[in-house]
Amino acid sequence: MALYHETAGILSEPASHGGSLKTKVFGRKDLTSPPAQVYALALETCKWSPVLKEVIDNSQLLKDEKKLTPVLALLLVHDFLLAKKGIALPSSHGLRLSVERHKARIASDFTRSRLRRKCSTVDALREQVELSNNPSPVHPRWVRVNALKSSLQEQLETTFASFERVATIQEVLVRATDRLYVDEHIPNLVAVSPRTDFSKSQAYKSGAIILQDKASCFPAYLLDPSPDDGDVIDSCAAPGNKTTHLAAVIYSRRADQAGRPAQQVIAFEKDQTRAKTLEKMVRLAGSHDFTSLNLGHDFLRTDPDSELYKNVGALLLDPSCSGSGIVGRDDMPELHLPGKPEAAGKKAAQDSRKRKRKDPESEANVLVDDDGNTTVVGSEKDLQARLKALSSFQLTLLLHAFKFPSAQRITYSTCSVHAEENENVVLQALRSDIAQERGWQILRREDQVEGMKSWPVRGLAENPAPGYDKTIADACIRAYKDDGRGVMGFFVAAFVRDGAAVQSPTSRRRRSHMAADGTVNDSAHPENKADLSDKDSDDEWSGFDD
Ligand SMILES: C[S@@+](CC[C@H](N)C(=O)[O-])C[C@H]1O[C@@H](n2cnc3c(N)ncnc32)[C@H](O)[C@@H]1O
Repeated sequence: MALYHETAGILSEPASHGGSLKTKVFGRKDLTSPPAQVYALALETCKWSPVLKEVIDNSQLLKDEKKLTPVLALLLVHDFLLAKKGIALPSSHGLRLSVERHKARIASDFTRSRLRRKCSTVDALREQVELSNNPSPVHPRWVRVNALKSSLQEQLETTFASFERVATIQEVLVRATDRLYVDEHIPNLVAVSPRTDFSKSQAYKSGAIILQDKASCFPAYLLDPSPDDGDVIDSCAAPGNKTTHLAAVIYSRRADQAGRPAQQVIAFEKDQTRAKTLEKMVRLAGSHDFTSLNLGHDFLRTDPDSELYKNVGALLLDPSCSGSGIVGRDDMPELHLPGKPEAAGKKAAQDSRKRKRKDPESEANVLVDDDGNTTVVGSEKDLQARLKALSSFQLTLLLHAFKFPSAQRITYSTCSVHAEENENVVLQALRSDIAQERGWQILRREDQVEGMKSWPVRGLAENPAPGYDKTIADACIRAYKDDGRGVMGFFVAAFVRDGAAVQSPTSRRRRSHMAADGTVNDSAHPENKADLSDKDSDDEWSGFDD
């Protein structure tokens, strides 16, 4: 019932407050309507608002219905004209009647608006509205070909058979569909137009392709686990993009190309709900028979010296962070308001002022981290406090990883742009007692896997913290969301022990063998709480996008 009033409240807030629409909706603690429904209604209404404004103005709805505010009118007319089930209110509800009383006029003005835009059908108009809301996208849709189920060549010949191959990301972005760029840094990765819809694609539904931002592919690729590196831990795994990427890398490099890999991926996910998504994703990606899932398990509670982890040679750490690099966080779509007769306009302004007085949180910025948790950040001080708490957790996680006795390689990544969560965590980790004791060092740029070595965007050039130098800055890898490279904001660095990375792959393998007691345990992980082989394989796949 409150859906329309609550959505109108959010859309009436000043654009400068509370960040993106997503932040505004999901950051509210006082919504009685499902936030996802509020978000969808608000977003769609914004997109359609140039058309709806015209319809409302031409039909003179606001003149006849004095109780309607311009925003409420947009929301109601949106649902009346475009929602499958119409206005989500009982047929006798006053708000619904205020629109439906004028249905003939509204419908004919909608037809006129459509024809004025030269669209013969509502679907054609829908397409035009989508296009006009995203006139020049800067982020392509990145598609990782899942080596467990397919190959780049196979996908080029099937899913992308009709796509024209182009040499730059920009060429992908200028046309609506059917252009494809094969990435130069990450193997098995392609970029297509963000408007490409894969929801009906067989390759997507079967897990042969996975939608994953390029930068999100950096950690598994940089970790570069070889067949003899032993088991690999993913400490913070859900929804599973990096877990399944790790599995694909391991699978492609397995010693016995006829069988499954001898090494395991051991994944931890603390959050029970997110763990279910991880489980689905691992199954769909086809890596369940060599991925041990510790669903609902806190990685920090593992005992690194346990027998269970004696073969762990590499760890991927992708902990919760502020999510400040995530694409789309800043976006607040434009709302075109219909004209309002003078008196009612004053009332709407008064209503809006009342709402704000009642809700002090609407004056603050809301930070939504990459797990979807929200924190009200009213000032720079609040932000610093949040970053301090996050970075303290991130450092704890990294130091815990340093303790695994056979570990030789670790990657640490965030989708944050803040140095506090990135270079500063790396520096503190390098200076820690455990790093000195166990010989952990940064993996220098020159020792990184080819595509990461050649990636041009590196750590911050300057950092006031003592010990930060050019080698460390160059070893750190960054990505920015608006620099034309078409990626999200991201950070990753890798650690190695005792110069392991500067040795040849063969000697690296020998070291790992020694560290892992010369054995590779390929049996099911004893801590595995999910017997995946017994699960129904027909789980519905809803897809994951970074
Ligand atoms: C940034 S997300 C991971 C994204 C994931 N690596 C991917 O690429 O799909 C961080 C995840 O770590 C989980 N997490 C946070 N602390 C954890 C801990 N101590 N142990 C295990 N999981 C943890 C969170 O619940 C969240 O799902």
